[in-house]
Amino acid sequence: MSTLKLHPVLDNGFQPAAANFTGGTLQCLCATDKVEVRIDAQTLHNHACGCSKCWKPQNATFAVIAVVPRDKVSVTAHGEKLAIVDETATIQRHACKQCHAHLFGRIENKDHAFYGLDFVHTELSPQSGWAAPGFAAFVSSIIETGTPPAQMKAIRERLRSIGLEPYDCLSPDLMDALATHVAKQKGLLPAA
Ligand SMILES: N[C@@H](CCC(=O)N[C@@H](CS)C(=O)NCC(=O)O)C(=O)O
Ligand SMILES: [Zn+2]
Ligand SMILES: [Zn+2]
Repeated sequence: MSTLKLHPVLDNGFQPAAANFTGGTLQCLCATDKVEVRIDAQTLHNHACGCSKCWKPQNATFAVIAVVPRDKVSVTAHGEKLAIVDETATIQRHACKQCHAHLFGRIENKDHAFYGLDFVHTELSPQSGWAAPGFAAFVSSIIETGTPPAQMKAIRERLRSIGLEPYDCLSPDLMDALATHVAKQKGLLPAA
């Protein structure tokens, strides 16, 4: 068994998505008065993220995060405990002020390629059946939060061994989507 702690979902094994899964709830980590968010859809693009801004459970090196249309996300309990972590960030992460878990991240810039999608951590859900992680993003960024560079080779190998290709930004599909959006904004590609 590896001694590297990536994230509980990655270290303990994960199941493929349940067929016809249509969503569930997310709950913060507070013992009482939990913030609850309902998601009325299966998630897309679930992945590990090594960046310093995405929420991670204690002792985890990576976050595990997916997207879902923002109109499928609603706060159903204790929304008064939510606050935006960094108002200036592209992704406005709405976190519980008490336990610090991030319930959803939202892009408010209508010109952004991913406008309309919210970022969510389905490990905060009591339901099973959510989409499994499919790749690892911002892997080199884990150095910024203290991972020794000498461990990077082993970490990338471990990610590959559990089926997650490591990338140092987003996956090629998502990077292409971002660049396509920019080319359309510049009029270099047809808008439709
Ligand atoms: N190396 C930086 C990367 C941060 C970064 O660019 N994160 C990506 C992946 S979540 C992003 O899209 N950030 C936008 C944001 O945080 O608003 C870090 O670790 O802080
Ligand atoms: Zn909480
Ligand atoms: Zn991130």
